[in-house]
Amino acid sequence: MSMQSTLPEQPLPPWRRAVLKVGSNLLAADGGGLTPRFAEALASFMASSHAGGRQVVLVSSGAVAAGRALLHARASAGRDLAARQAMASLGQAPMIGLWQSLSARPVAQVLLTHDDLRNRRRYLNARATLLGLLALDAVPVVNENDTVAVDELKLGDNDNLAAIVAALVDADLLLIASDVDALYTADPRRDPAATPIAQADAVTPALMAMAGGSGSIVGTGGMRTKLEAAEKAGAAGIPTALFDGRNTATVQALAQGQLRGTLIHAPHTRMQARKYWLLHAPASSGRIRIDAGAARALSHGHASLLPGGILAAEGEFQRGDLVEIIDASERRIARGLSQYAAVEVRRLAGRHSREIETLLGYSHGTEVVHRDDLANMPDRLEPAA
Ligand SMILES: Nc1ncnc2c1ncn2[C@@H]1O[C@H](COP(=O)(O)OP(=O)(O)O)[C@@H](O)[C@H]1O
Ligand SMILES: N[C@@H](CCC(=O)OP(=O)(O)O)C(=O)O
Repeated sequence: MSMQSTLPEQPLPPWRRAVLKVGSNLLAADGGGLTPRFAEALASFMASSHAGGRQVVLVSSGAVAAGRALLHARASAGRDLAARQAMASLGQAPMIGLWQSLSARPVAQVLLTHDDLRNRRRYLNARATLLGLLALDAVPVVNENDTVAVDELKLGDNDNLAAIVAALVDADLLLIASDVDALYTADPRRDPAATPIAQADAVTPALMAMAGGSGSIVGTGGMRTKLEAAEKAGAAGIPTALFDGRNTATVQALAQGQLRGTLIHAPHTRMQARKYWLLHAPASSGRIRIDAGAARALSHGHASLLPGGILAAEGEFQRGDLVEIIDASERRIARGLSQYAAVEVRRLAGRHSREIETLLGYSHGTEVVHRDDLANMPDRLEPAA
């Protein structure tokens, strides 16, 4: 769709790591199989971002569209789940192939389901893999693992998946490229009087009411899922930018830090959102008891919890679980995500970080709870000395 709107250019929020979501409509833009037509400018944007020291995780749709084209299936065929899964399976490799053909750096396929991301251990492993790929200068390309997703486990669409991935990799921006240049006051395909919205402070019910579904056979959620994604990203402190990935000038402007599209601000900072989550999310039944020195270090707000300050691990918890951190007199000091399971913490208690590998035979890092994964109980926070 080519809309002529009167959107002003506005500065993108500063970012170092972004998730870029590219919808089926851009990759299967000619109504059939995949085409590089619009992917080229987006791949150039990723390359120039990388050259400028920034990292981009790509969340790409297009597998179903590619699979459908391979089967020469009619546009209306394969609406049911099993057929969609088969088409996605056929189309994953061509979709990855398209991105590889446009990228000088190696492209890595990452298929994820909702179930993977609900499970803390798999969530952490997915995070470690994605961050590892970025550190290797590879281009991670995430898509939903349609083959194993079943209705109740499905994220349902890659817009929501992109928001979850943005939180997973601690991105500071979610970029959604679609075939429409902004969020409009109504679906512009249906309502010619609809006008574009340049900015929103948050995703409100009024905003949600403006969003319609997808206008195409290959797209999934339309604007509704894009706003759901913006809401999820916002709750994690990440702003969302929606723009027209078909417009080369718009994509080139992004590389200059300028957005022609809709910017949806995040109502909290990234750190506020993270600390809030750590303080309020349901914790496991596990507790880590620490000595007075560690309690003092944590209360200053900048320290990680190292094995040396640990007295004991109580209850059972797994690597990645949220645990309570208490002192010798049962005072709740903090909450955090443990990098080690309770059985491992018991073996590490009181020992030096450099002994981890010898004691366990492997290491998940020198911290039992990293400071970014730790939130002090509000009444325990003391100003730094
Ligand atoms: N309020 C709205 N503003 C803009 N687009 C809307 C709105 N409501 C529905 N849409 C539709 O959402 C479509 C984009 O979503 P979708 O088809 O799922 O694309 P993608 O494949 O990029 O995810 C647009 O082409 C448009 O028809
Ligand atoms: N996993 C599917 C993605 C479905 C989807 O979310 O599509 P879209 O709304 O175009 O982003 C595929 O690769 O075709």
